[in-house]
Amino acid sequence: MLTAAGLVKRYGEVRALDGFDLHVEAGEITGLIGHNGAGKTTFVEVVTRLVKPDAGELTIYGTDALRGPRSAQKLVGACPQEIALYPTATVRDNLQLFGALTGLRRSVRHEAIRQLAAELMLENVLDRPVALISGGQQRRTQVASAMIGNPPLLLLDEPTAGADPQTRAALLRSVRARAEAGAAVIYTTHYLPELTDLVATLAVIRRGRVVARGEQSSLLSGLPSTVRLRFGAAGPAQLPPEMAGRAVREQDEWRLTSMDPPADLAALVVAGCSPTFVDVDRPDLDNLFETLGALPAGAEDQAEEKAVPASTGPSATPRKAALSSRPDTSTARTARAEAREANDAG
Ligand SMILES: Nc1ncnc2c1ncn2[C@@H]1O[C@H](COP(=O)(O)OP(=O)(O)OP(=O)(O)O)[C@@H](O)[C@H]1O
Repeated sequence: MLTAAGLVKRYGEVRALDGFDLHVEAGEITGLIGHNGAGKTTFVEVVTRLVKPDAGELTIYGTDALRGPRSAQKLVGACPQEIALYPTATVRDNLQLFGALTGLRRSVRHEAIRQLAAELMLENVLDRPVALISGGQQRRTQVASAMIGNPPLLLLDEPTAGADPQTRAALLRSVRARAEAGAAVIYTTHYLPELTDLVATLAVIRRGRVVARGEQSSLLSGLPSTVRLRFGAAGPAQLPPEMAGRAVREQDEWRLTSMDPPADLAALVVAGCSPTFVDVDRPDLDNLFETLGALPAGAEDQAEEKAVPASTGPSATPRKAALSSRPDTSTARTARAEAREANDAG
């Protein structure tokens, strides 16, 4: 179980986190969604203690995760956006190491690796060096390194990026199984149908803060449907006045924005405008993202040119990161890790 309250992280004028609040229960999968640069990875980095926030509180299963003992990190299994494994060591040796770091005894590790390899389709590559397996296999190894030891909090930052459908299905099955076993899961993705498959609750992030939170059905119920209507040859020149501001005519079809399609259809019939064709497009997660999470077109370009405070403008686009729930164990180093160190030093 995780509770973040009022987290703030500034990089110069950019507020990567700007009053970030989130509560995730044990057994819950929460999908973090938001535009590039919204602050998702920064939040994951704060939880894994790779980044120190400027303000705010974070508790993980009741432990102060910002100021408490580093051993609290054993509660967290994290899969970074970029591969952070020992490239010359085998898949098995990497998993042995991550297992040991979580405190798993040697005898238990062997069985845990066997199970994870079967679950994540890694059996055939267990004894190959990470550098010599495919990108998809590396990503599954990274996910396995987060899951080994069954940590009660899993942070998965775009774990299915670049995965083929079979790999994606295996990863999602594994994530669901961890949540069913009681883990709290925080899952970031830009591929929204995954969150439907996972029956995840959603946290929509915009400019460093959570702007919408809840079950998919309740968030979607706040969005309108689009009703496509066609009428016979003698169709109406206008729809009834109460729909005028919500309807657009496109050739022989009307598109009506509606919070209550049955009520609008009934009103049309009462007004003597019976449609000959009706099709209702219900809102989906893409619509939710466009409505709540996305920045206006062009905003990201502006952000790259000039970072402005989050309250008045967009944040800059991100650099991708290497991060790990177990700092100092990875040989993988990226621009973001170096930038972070430079920042800390400065
Ligand atoms: N080390 C850093 N130094 C300076 N700015 C940073 C650093 N890390 C992140 N930022 C900035 O903080 C903001 C949030 O970035 P973050 O990577 O958390 O976004 P994100 O939501 O994970 O994006 P994406 O979906 O592209 O992965 C961005 O404006 C980014 O440029």
